[in-house]
Amino acid sequence: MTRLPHEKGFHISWDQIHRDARALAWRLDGKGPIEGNWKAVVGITRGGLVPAMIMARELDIRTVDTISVKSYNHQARTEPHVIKPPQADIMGADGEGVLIVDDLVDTGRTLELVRTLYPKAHFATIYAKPMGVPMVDSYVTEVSQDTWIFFPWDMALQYVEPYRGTDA
Ligand SMILES: O=P(O)(O)OC[C@H]1O[C@H](OP(=O)(O)OP(=O)(O)O)[C@H](O)[C@@H]1O
Ligand code: HPA
Ligand SMILES: [Mg+2]
Repeated sequence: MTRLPHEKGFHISWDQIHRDARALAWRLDGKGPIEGNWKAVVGITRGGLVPAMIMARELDIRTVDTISVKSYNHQARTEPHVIKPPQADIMGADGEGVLIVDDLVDTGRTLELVRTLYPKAHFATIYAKPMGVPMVDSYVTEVSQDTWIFFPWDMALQYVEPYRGTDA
């Protein structure tokens, strides 16, 4: 599957993703299936690791694991497959009580695969595009499908020309 052309850019600062991940954690506090508690946070590598860490810190969850999903072969999107599963005893039979976190859901293909493995886990992302919304249980901000989200780890501070230019 190829990506749709992206007309808009949505640039996220470190401060913004920190605030959004905190907001998501606070919303999920006390909502776990075991007396309101969550038993573990699992981040989907690599983008899910930043929000997973922030949410685990806010919710005081020390059991943190990762799942690695490969969706691309160089530039081409291929059938996603798991290249590193989380620890089996953390996930149990169906993921119940586990918060699985990613930075965003776009087409939903990544979460679709992880959901088939852990159908009772709670799936949370910071950002969501419309195609992926059916795959996610909780998210903070929806952006349109033709928007590309730029995360702070993919950007750098850079000089920009003044609005009126400098060569007048
Ligand atoms: O809903 P989808 O269309 O499956 O896309 C969403 C996934 O794509 C991005 O990860 P990517 O595969 O680019 O890898 P990365 O997290 O290692 O950067 C993003 O972090 C999600 O995991
Ligand atoms: O909008 C996006 N931004 C960054 N990575 C992504 N991976 C899928 N969609 C996106
Ligand atoms: Mg990712």
